[in-house]
This record gives sequence, C-alpha cells and structure tokens, in this order.
Amino acid sequence: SLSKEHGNLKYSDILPQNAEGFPATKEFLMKVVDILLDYIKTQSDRNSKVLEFHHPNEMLRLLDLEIPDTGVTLQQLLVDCSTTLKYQVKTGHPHFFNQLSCGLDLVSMAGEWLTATANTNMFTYEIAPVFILMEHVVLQKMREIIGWPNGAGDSILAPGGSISNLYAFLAARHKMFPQYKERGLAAVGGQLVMFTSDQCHYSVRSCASVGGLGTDNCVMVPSDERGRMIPQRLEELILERKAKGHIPFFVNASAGTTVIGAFDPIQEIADICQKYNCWLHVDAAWGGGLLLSRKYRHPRLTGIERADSVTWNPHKLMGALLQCSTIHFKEDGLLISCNQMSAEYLFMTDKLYDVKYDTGDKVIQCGRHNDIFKLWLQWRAKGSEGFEKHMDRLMELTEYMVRRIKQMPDKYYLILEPELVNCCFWYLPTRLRNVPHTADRERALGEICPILKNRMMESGTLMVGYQPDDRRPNFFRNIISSAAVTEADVDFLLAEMDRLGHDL
Ligand SMILES: O=C(O)c1cc(=O)cc(C(=O)O)o1
Repeated sequence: SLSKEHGNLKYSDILPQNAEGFPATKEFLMKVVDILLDYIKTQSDRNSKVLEFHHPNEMLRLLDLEIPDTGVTLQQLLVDCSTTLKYQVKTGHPHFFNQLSCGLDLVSMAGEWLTATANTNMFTYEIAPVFILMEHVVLQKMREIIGWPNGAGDSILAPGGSISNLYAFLAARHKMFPQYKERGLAAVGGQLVMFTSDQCHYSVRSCASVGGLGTDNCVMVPSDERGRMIPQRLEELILERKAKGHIPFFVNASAGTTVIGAFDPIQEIADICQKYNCWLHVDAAWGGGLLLSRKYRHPRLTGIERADSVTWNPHKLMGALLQCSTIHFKEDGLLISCNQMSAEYLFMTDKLYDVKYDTGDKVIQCGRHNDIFKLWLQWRAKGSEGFEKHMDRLMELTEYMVRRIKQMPDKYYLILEPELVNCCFWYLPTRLRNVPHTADRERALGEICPILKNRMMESGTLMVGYQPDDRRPNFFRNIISSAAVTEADVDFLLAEMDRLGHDL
C-alpha cells in the first residue's frame, strides 16, 4: 500500500492536475506495476487457479463497482486494481486453452504499456509519426511474407478480424463497382452474391447483412469431412447464381477455420475466382501465423499470394496482445479510394509532409487505436526466427496431444486429425467407454460437455472450450496458442479432464 503521506491523496493530487505531484504519481504507478507483476507471477504458477468462477449476481456482490459522486483515494484505487485482477480469468495461465488467443507475451505487454502512455490516435502521421512508420514497415513485411513481391500493395490494422473481413468486402465491391460509393445500389443493377464455406467465421456472413446483400446472398459452400471447401461445389453454386442473373463478385477462403482449424484449398478456389472474375479474400485471421513457418506453411497456405486480400490476426497464433488484426490488399490505392471522405479538418492535403502517411481516410473508423507498437516490439524481440520457432512449437505440442489421446482410446475419442492447433475430441466418462461409437453415444458425449466444462470452471484448474458444429453435437476444442504451454501441461489437461469427468 501507499506510504502514509500519499495514501489519502486523490487523483487531483497527482499529475497532470498537480504539477508538483510527480513523487506521489510515481509511487502510485509503481504500486500499480507491483499489482500487475504479482498477477503475472501468480498466473505463471501452475498451482494457481486459472479462474475463481462466480455467477454474475454473486460476482456483483463480491465487487464494489459503484460509481461514486466523490472520487476515492489513491489507496482505494490500488485495492480496486487488486480486486479486479483477483476475479479476472487468467488467460495467460498455462492451463487456459479456451480461446484462439491464449497466453500473455510479456514483451508485447510492455509494448502495450508504452502504447497506453503514448496515448495517441493513428489517423495521421502528424500526431503518430513513429507508430505510423512502424505500421508501414511491419505491414509491408507481412505483405512480403504473404508473397506479394517487395511487399507491394496496401494494408491497415483493424479492430478485429471481423472488421478486417468487412474492409475486404467493401474494397472488393468498390473495385467492381466504383460508382457504388456515390450512387449506392443503383450503380450495381443486379443482385450481388458472395461465397464462403459452411465452416467460415460468422463475420463473413455478417458482411452480407452489413454490406446490404442480405445473408440470403452469402452462399455457404459445402465442405468435405475435413472441413475444407469443396471447389467443385463452389463452381456449381456460382453457375447456379449466374443462371439466375445474379452477380458473383466475392469469394472467401478460410485459412484456419475457428472450430476445427481447416484450410480451404486456395489454389483451386483461386482458379475458379479467376474464371468467374471474382475477388478472392483469404480469411487467415487464425491460420495466418503459419506463413512464418517453413515447415507448416505448405500445403495449408499454398497459393495465398493469389488472393486479392488477406486477413491475418497477430493477436491469435503470433501471441500479440489483444487486439491486433491486419488486413492486406494486393492492389495499392483501393482502400483509400473506397473509403476516403476527405474530411478537411483531419486530412488536409496542403500539409508540409507526404500525406500518403495519413491513414485515417483509408478506413470508415476515423479514430484508430495504436495496435502496432506491441507487435513491432514483439517482432524486434523474437525476430522472424523466433516467430517461426513459436509456430513450430505450437504445432508440435498439438501433435504431442494427438499422440497422447491415441494412447488413451478408452478415455478420449479424436474427432479428426488437426491441421492447425485445434484438437477436437470427445472425453469418454467410464460409463460410455467400450461401447460402439454410434449417434446415440455422440449425443450422450455432447451432453456431458457443458457439465464437465462447469466442473473445470468450479474447480478453477482448467479451461477447455466446447461447441457443437454443423455436423456434430458438442465436442471439446482444445487450442494451444500460448507460449507458456509444455508437454506436461498437455498431460495435466488430459489427466484433469479424467479426474473431473470420469463419473459423468
Ligand atoms: O481472437 C480470438 O481469440 C477468437 C476470435 C474468434 O472469433 C473466436 C475465438 C474462439 O472461438 O476462441 O477466438
């Protein structure tokens, strides 16, 4: 806690209100850092809990979230910080496998601390010169890695993969119908239709509703038993829509689907897009990290350089802190011509520097958070080699988990061989072992998922996600995307699920 002389101070006693307040400011901030360091230390301790679960009403009672008329003391603020983290789910804990984004990269976090302190907007070079240039360098590097010569093209960071996918949709429509910007639907003169696999991220479908096509005109292309889009079905469906006078203009290929981690066959899909003059977008929000691995990039991402646009989220496999999503375009100039509104109070063209570095007019957002420094600093720390090692390690740990599951066929049923770090399986409680794997058993196994998940959260020792998909009842989907995870943690996961669930 704060020293006696500072404990009862209030926010008005520290900078910036009190110009003499640096000593108190420093002590307060250092105490906050101590709280953060304690949290980091605890969550890296495997004997600590991943979470202390409480239902919302109970949680409200445990917390004091009341908004006061009179501000509280600095000491109370420190208590508030500690209480907040006490009940937060430790997403950096080695036994947190629940989302695509797991883990806490500490260099990226340091970057986020600096980002917060710099507290700037990313719409102009004028107020974010260093960060804008970092975006320039990092995004060009990512376009080179995608496979566009010398990193040609253009990119921007967006607030998540869903918005990145939407920017691709908007640019694709603008490319085909530049008049749409001014004249709207009248400029199209027909029903636009887009195509994606039935395994795609739901944000692709939402492009159809947000973008005015209507989800009826977002055709869900069937996928095979591995969850990959079937190219022949794509072509059939394009022809079917053309026969109705519709205008196919956009195809999304998923590179790493959310649930099972499947990769659509980009090459064949690109051939079809070429044949029917459709924009090819690759949603590699999840699988894009494998572009950094010589061992795993091919065949999963072969042909990605043929895409017109690529979504790639460093906050997923690369472990940059949330959020960090990038959208890349092969053709430079499209983004700005699509979204530019030339607001003269921000994007003055008579500035004394090259205004091409002003990014605000490229997007529909205006204000844009600085999501680049935490990635740039992390990349400086790891080097591309370090990222490659990270990708290979995550894939190897997943392969290890598959091997261990296959060694326990009485306890675990592997649903399919992973192509990414999504390991999908059913846990078999004692009563459901050694019985034929029928639809009835699948239903029974699906029913225990929420109960077993609840036991995990009540015990606080583990978090593994579950969900149904379009062809199965609930099943567990384990994600290894945290640099903290080791083989021992995989062994713990498999033993703990059995400890918690054997009698279900
Ligand atoms: O960025 C993430 O962690 C993320 C994004 C999703 O859309 C879905 C999921 C998920 O299903 O875990 O995670």
